Amino acid sequence: MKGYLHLEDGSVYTGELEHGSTQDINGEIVFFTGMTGYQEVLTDPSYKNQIVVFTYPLIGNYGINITDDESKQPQVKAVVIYECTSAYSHYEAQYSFKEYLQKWNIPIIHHIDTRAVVKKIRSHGSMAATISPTLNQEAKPCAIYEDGVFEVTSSKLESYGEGEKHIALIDFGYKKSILTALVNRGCKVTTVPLKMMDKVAELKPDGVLLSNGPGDPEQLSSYFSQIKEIVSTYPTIGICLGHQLIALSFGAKTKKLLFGHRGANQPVYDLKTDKVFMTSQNHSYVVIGDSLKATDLKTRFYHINDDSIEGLAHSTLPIITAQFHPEAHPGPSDSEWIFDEFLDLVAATKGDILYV
Ligand SMILES: NC(=O)CC[C@H](N)C(=O)O
Repeated sequence: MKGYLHLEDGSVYTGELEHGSTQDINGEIVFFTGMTGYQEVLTDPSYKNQIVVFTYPLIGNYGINITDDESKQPQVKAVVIYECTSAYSHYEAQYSFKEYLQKWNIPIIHHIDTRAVVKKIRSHGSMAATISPTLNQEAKPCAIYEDGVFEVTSSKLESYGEGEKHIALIDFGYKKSILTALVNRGCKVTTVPLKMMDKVAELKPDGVLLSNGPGDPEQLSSYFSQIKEIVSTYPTIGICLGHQLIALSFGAKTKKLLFGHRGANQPVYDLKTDKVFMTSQNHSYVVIGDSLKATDLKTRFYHINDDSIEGLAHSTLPIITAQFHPEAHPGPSDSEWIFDEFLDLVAATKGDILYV
């Protein structure tokens, strides 16, 4: 049936809606530029409450398999695409794109002029949107920018892997690939729900990883002092939201980019090695460079396209952070070595008395 994409600025785009319900769907609209990787995007908890526009014009051609999920279910609020194919072909595929999202009751609006929508988002910024089965002149798009982490964090401690190094993975909505990257490097990993961060000391970890997650990092301001204490006590790596939370907990500030970075070929410069590498990214917020002056955090990585901060290092503590996704999935694994660098920090400090 016909469907309509209403944006917060009043513009309306017409397409075909695949959704059983007649209810309006609201969310923040953002766009992802990778040519592949739709399954990982759908299931990445950082996309909670967001409506994702895929810029690649043909989506679904390799179907959906049972191994590439980044969490237990799709997390996006809805998807906006040009052509949605059910004619998939891949030896591992189990469902079509459409079957999978229908199973979870997630709307797809297709045959939308995605190029026009993305141009609009690039000039006006990520904004609220409504997907509606009616050309509803009264549509008032709204979006949730907070609370997402509380919806996706786990509810109990869980343990994975059997290695000698024990890493506490603080779960703000972690991607499975982050856990896998640690387990594959011989770590025992305990995932710690947001509300159980006070259990970290009891676990006696050798290192801590602060995960990715949805929404505005400021939503977690009541946890900043607890986060600062944890990351000042153990060798730490922060990824995406985790990176932002480390910066905020040391007193730096974040801001929202006009339309964010979501894709698989985002170039990042490493000031330490003087090298550029391609990264997978999915974020709206960035750390404000000037706000780092009052902290002991220093810029380690920045984005080649817009000079925004892409990662930090602490001048005295073993803390490294990445705004990009070294675990990839989707996208290049060129920056996976950051996990090795983190584990070197862990090895170098293993058994030492804490820093605080
Ligand atoms: N992938 C993430 O962790 C995203 C971080 C944060 N929600 C942002 O959009 O900037």
